[in-house]
Amino acid sequence: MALDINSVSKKFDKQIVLDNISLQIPEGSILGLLGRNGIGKSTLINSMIDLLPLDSGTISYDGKSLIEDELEVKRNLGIVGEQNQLVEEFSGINYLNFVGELYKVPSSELKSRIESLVSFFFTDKDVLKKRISSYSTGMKKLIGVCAAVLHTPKYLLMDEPFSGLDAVATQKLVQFIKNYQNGDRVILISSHILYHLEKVATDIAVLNEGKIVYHNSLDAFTSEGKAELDKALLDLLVVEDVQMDDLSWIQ
Ligand SMILES: Nc1ncnc2c1ncn2[C@@H]1O[C@H](COP(=O)(O)OP(=O)(O)OP(=O)(O)O)[C@@H](O)[C@H]1O
Repeated sequence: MALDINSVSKKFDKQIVLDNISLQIPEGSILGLLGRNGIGKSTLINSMIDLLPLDSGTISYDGKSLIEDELEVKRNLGIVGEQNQLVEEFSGINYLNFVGELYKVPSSELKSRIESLVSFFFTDKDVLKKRISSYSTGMKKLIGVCAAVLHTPKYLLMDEPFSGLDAVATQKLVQFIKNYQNGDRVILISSHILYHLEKVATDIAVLNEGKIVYHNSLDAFTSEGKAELDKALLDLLVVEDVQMDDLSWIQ
């Protein structure tokens, strides 16, 4: 299996966040990772990129682990973090060049890749000459997306990629993700914005109380498109009707 998460556990002090989780993701998938706030989606993604050490279990990419075959795996890995980890002192253009050089994208190729990404995602290209620290939240997110794909990684992991994006940028990102998936790649997206996720995901995994409680196709999850993704999720998580009695004071 292309991406193999095998018996992974992680706790913070006594709080068990990932409890012996296994998840196999084949090439061609765009997996939507769902779950309530604070349930462990970012913890799982951060463990997948070795930002957080696991307590037990293994994560492998084409049979290779990020710990034992670091460079080889990193060459095939692109990450859009929930908190953009950008070097904000750089201008957007300089940052993208820096990342591309880090990944050893040939310089002629790098120039045209940056130009085409920037033209696609940004209306005002001149803004890319300014320091990233002056960018809006959405612009930082878009720079993060551009940086993550410059080396055309096989594995693209995106933690809340739609957050902070306006309607136009969101539509572009949806279009971009669909086109990025060429059948040989694995894309994992954690998102609460189900309306957009529904447009790209081929499969859905739901994390709850430390476990993967659902993993199947998007169609199966929404009963072949008969239900909305958020309705299907609420049904699965059995969310009780919210009682507002204690909040009568807000009136
Ligand atoms: N470095 C850390 N130290 C201690 N606890 C942590 C750490 N990182 C995450 N946690 C805890 O682990 C739990 C899962 O957090 P995580 O950020 O993975 O959730 P999430 O599903 O991504 O949430 P959200 O959808 O709100 O972004 C939370 O209770 C959080 O407080």
